[in-house]
Amino acid sequence: MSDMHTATRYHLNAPALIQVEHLTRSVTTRTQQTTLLHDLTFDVPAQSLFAINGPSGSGKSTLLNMLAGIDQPTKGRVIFAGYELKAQSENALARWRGHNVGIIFQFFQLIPTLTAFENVLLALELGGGGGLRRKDWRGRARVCLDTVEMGAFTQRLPAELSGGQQQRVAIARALANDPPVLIADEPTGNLDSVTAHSIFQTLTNLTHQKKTVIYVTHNPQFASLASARIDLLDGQIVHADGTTAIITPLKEVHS
Ligand SMILES: Nc1ncnc2c1ncn2[C@@H]1O[C@H](COP(=O)(O)OP(=O)(O)OP(=O)(O)O)[C@@H](O)[C@H]1O
Repeated sequence: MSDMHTATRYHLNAPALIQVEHLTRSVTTRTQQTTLLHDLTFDVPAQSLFAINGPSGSGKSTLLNMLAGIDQPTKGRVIFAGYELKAQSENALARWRGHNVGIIFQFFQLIPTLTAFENVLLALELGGGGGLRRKDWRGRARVCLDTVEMGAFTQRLPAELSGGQQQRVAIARALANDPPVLIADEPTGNLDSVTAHSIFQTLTNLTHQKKTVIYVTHNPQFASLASARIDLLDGQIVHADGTTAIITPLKEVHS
């Protein structure tokens, strides 16, 4: 569809970790087919702090689910470090996700009856330990909590932590199996602005430790903290910065 648009393509030199090519996502409801994402083409540079920005309903979460292999495009493809996601079975995708993607949620989603340490350890149990032997998992959990400055709170339950501290534990959990990519849907949506900035500082630090962090936000201030970004409107890319993307001019956006 974007071939019909006056498309602009930005070329920058950063290597792409993820390439999204002509991705369209449609859903069929009882009465009609609705297109949620229209022919998106863009790259996520390796080791970027990458924002998917846009107003409510613009398709951010739908896109994030495609990048995580949770949902499949109707057309087009996602190539993740050379691996095409849609060509895989559900089981293969789940295994792939366990090794390649750590997920961070807006409402933290820690297990309330487990300590910070146990929450991270559980991720290692479920994810197979990120290539480590079982005897090394406890050490790994400590390293992850230290990385997010939660080394002093390992024995606290989530209810004994502030929102920002809970999100740090959730980031440590996402790091447990050492995935190259972290994916976060409104990671600071439940936090005050000062705490949110400190969480973004932690996410930025992770990009200096070879992680690529992709996050969704509807907040332009938080989007501006990214090293690369796309802005969505009605399921189309209307702006990009720090990356390669096909842009739909605002006057051509479908609504
Ligand atoms: N399964 C579905 N069936 C029909 N419409 C859907 C479905 N899932 C999402 N949508 C619609 O697709 C659009 C994009 O939804 P999405 O959740 O991706 O937006 P978003 O930008 O993440 O919004 P928010 O910031 O409010 O979370 C919305 O209009 C939503 O109502």
